[in-house]
Amino acid sequence: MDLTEHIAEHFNASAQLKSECAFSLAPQIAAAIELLSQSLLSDGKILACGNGGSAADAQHFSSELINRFEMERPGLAAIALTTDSSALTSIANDYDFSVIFSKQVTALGHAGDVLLAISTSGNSRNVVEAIAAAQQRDMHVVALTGNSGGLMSELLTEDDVLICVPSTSTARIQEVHLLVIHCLCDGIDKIILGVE
Ligand SMILES: O=C(CO)[C@@H](O)[C@H](O)[C@H](O)[C@H](O)COP(=O)(O)O
Ligand SMILES: [Zn+2]
Repeated sequence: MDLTEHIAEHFNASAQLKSECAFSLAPQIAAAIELLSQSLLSDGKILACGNGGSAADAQHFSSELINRFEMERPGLAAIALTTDSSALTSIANDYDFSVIFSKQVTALGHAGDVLLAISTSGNSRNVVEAIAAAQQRDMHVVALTGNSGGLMSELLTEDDVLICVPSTSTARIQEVHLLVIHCLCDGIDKIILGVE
């Protein structure tokens, strides 16, 4: 096995998918930036969730809002629903793993807040339940998916935003998700700070 050849293939596949998405996903990413910014400017907050690598993405996003991205600005209201191990374990233990995010959304979410729901398959039950709970709370949803959007895409309304990476590879989808998250952070900063 030629490892360097394999590594080059990973880089090329990732770069090619990202280039394709620069065109195909830009309108949806822009719509998500508008939705998230308007919520934050109206005293709303962002709740973010996902499993595995997507849990890390949820935390990556919330930390860049609460702390900072590339520009100096006041901290912005974002909570990753993946970090409170006491809440997560007790909900999974007493109820079911499928409701670890939705119970937090119901407890913390208010009308006008936005749920950032991240799943490469679009089918993770706990993320699907979180979307349903957000809609019950009159929140909007930004869904980051791959694989044609799965069950998550079926739940969304025209007020929500679907950003679906056109790939079936979990790793490739996650790599684009991180780039999308940085586009969201940059766009939110520009709108909040009034940068042209
Ligand atoms: O990061 C990886 C694979 O790259 C895994 O941890 C992956 O995130 C987990 O298998 C998740 O449970 C997959 O869930 P989802 O993206 O389909 O919602
Ligand atoms: Zn980052």
